[in-house]
Amino acid sequence: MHIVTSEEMRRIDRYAIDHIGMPAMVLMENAGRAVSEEVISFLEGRPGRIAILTGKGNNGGDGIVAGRHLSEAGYQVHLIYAESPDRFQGEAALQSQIAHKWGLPHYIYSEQERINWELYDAVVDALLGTGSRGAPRGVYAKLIEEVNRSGRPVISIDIPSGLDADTGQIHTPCIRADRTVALAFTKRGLEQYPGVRQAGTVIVRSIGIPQGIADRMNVNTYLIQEPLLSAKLALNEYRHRQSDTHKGTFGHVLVAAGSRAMAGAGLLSAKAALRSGAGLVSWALPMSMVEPLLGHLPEVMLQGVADEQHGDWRAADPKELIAMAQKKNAMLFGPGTGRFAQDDRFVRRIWEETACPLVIDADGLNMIAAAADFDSWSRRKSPVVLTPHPGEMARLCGRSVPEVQQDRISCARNYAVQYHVTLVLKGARTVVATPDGTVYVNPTGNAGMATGGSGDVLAGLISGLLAQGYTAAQASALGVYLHGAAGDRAVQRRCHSASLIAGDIVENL
Ligand SMILES: NC(=O)C1=CN([C@@H]2O[C@H](COP(=O)(O)OP(=O)(O)OC[C@H]3O[C@@H](n4cnc5c(N)ncnc54)[C@H](O)[C@@H]3O)[C@@H](O)[C@H]2O)[C@H](O)CC1
Ligand SMILES: [K+]
Repeated sequence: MHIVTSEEMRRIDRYAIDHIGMPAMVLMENAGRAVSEEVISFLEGRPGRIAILTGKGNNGGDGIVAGRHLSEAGYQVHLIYAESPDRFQGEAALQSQIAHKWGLPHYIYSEQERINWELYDAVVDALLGTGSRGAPRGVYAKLIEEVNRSGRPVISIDIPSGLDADTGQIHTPCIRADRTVALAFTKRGLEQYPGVRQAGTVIVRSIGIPQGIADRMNVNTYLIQEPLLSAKLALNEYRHRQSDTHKGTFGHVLVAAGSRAMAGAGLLSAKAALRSGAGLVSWALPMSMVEPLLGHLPEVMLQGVADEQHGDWRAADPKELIAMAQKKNAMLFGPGTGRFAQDDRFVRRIWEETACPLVIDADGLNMIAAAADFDSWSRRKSPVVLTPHPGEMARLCGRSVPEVQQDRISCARNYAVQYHVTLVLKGARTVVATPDGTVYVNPTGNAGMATGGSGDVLAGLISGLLAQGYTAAQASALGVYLHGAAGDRAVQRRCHSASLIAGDIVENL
């Protein structure tokens, strides 16, 4: 499913009206009717009284139409205008005239007369939609504050009023909705935090605009869902293995990870690589660690690198890893390796002198961030996947964590395009950005996954998928989706997200 910005939605809307010939009033009628159906389903068919908070733009127009349909369905509806309908624009003005002749009760909000919110079983937020700019002003702000204090259930039309539709940042004030009915397409702001929380359950309803227009308008941001994985990412084949196969068919992964202080990072990523379906996994780690780890993960092959008995990577020669990477189908570098002197040169040699697809995570990312000459590293022929959390991303792009989080989609996309990598920006609603600027947002996963080792599992999983021949985009999008789904399944089994540990994610892959 496509995810749009307000500007993309405006262009799609214009195209539907000007080129396809869908009258704007028809789109608004469809929108309002869809909203009324969602309100009825929210109230589970119980009769009730409904306040529709109506702004002067098209979002308000949608609200008026919803009010008409709800009234027709037997609900008691009050239109509460944020400002006089004389000031309403375009279709919203027409809708208010129709509603008045139709006999829909309405009044204009005034700060002097307090609304008795107790009267209402639900409130429809039709104040501001994708045409909203900046923080809600004047009466709009007052109404939003009042509704949020009222404790009444709220259904927002298109976006919660006060939400930045493009980034998911929230202005003060911003409606806290129980449900949001997104029209035609979901919006970026509904799919990124804190907007996700503010929107409640998001339901996307068609309003008669063909989905294909989004491609025509070059919308290249998607929500990862099963149909997208099978169609757009062509992963139909994933679940089918021919019966006459052998382990050589599914690739050989080299996991370079772990050290004395962080052996678990290597264990988790190697195990996840195995669980991804890769045929063979070799795990490179400091030589003195090999002996104690023998038997801990019998399915992987252990390969020691020089460590002068330190149990870390400072004495390792990149040549050792480069030799091991030959004939491998993918390589993961970084989880639990720690940092060491001149490690930026170490990772540069891995980057430039290995031929297989490469995943870099954790310490490996900090090594890149520390490399003053990163811009001059030669471009790899096979793909690179970087898997930073927001802190690592901030170091990679030389910004602060709040700056990264402010607009995660743009941040990930810009970096992926500039450095020609596939970038997986982790955190709730992980963002996958590819070198051509396509972005995939992942809806699976839960707060329990904010636990040590969770990222090591993801990195191992993506490297294992790459080894099986998936492209970087496929492996990353499928990897984050499965990782989150495994975490969700683990929480169901454990009954509470707080108890989730990274090992549970691997076990549920
Ligand atoms: N998806 C579609 O194809 C359709 C969507 N519809 C709905 O239309 C809105 C967008 O409508 P638009 O008229 O462009 O903007 P708004 O309704 O969001 O209102 C903007 C209105 O409010 C004023 N304003 C802007 N910012 C602020 C602010 N911060 N505080 C106070 N007032 C503000 C501004 O002057 C504008 O006049 C979309 O979300 C859908 O709900 C169509 O109905 C059907 C087709
Ligand atoms: K709204």
